[in-house]
Amino acid sequence: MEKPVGVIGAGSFGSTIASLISENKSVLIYSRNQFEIDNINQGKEHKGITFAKNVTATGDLKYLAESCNLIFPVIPAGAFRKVIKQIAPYITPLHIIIHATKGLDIVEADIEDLGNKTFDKDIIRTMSQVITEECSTLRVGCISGPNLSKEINLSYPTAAVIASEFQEVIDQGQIALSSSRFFVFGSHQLLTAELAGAFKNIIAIGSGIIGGKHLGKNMQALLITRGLREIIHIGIALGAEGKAFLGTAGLGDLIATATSETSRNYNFGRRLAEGDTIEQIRASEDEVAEGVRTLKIVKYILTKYNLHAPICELIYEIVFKDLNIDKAISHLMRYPNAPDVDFL
Ligand SMILES: NC(=O)C1=CN([C@@H]2O[C@H](COP(=O)(O)OP(=O)(O)OC[C@H]3O[C@@H](n4cnc5c(N)ncnc54)[C@H](O)[C@@H]3O)[C@@H](O)[C@H]2O)C=CC1
Ligand SMILES: O=C(CO)COP(=O)(O)O
Repeated sequence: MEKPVGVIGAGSFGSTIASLISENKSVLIYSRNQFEIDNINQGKEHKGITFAKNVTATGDLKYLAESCNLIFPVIPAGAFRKVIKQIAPYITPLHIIIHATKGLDIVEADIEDLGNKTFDKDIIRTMSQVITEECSTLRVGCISGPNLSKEINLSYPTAAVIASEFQEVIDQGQIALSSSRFFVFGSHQLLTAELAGAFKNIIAIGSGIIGGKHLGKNMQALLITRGLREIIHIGIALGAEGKAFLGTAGLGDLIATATSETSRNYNFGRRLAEGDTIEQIRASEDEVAEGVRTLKIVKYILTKYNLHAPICELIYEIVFKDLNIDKAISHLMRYPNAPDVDFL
């Protein structure tokens, strides 16, 4: 009998991915929450989705690794390495792992230390690097693109990119996920896809700030365009390929997230602009806005690599240092020496 496809994480996007795959293959989804497992196995609605009968849930990562060859981890970046370490003893070179996480990992450091110290070694990792560091498989990839889960759950059509150095990873991902409502492109630019997916959340926070301040579409377009320029600039410094940021997993995802009122990152920025504090927002949201954590990591990268990215820097100051939003915008509007797109 054909093995099911594994999904680790039954949050918003893990559930969406499981439901997409269930159109093609049976799915075994992992949750750490017994209530969620029971709900899914009893056919009850979970995260706005009523799963098909070929979706079952488990709380046992060993069982998932032994049952599935193709596994999609969909866990927030802050918990990603911990969860991968738990499943790592059961992963063999035969496994293919395609993650959907849009964030970054840091090694040998606490996220809170990033603002205070500089570390000698390179401490930033993408999720595919975490997987290959912790597990014995090399066949890794990521899925990224304009994939707001709430839209996919309403069966609105969209597309994503499976990026991997290995064609067989792309092929397996496409077979599992492709449908008439979900087109899957392939790409060999894994690093770019991962960095683009993580960085665009910062610009989505900025776009939410513009939205919350009612500064109009001109300003939002400007923020997205100039933000993309900064994303590419930082990505190239980290070894990514600049032009690939203009694809579905780059520009496509940036537009979707930075213009969507269903985006957690956009809403985080909107609420900040409307006067809520970071603590108030966090206390009232049970889903993760990855861009807040990524912002700290990007601020560290800017310092470490001596890069200038004024939009990211000002969003950092607004979020973590209470910089007045009007002052930040006024500063940006007077920023000296600003070429347009002649850097690509
Ligand atoms: N929701 C969306 O529209 C999309 C989300 N993503 C990315 O997918 C990742 C996950 O996002 P969501 O599913 O939306 O987040 P979520 O907050 O809805 O769910 C996260 C899930 O991870 C689980 N989890 C967290 N820490 C864990 C741990 N230590 N052990 C076991 N399970 C743990 C939680 O129980 C929860 O089920 C993020 O990186 C996000 O950027 C990517 C594309 C679209
Ligand atoms: O990555 C996403 C859409 O592609 C989801 O964005 P949010 O995490 O901001 O909701």
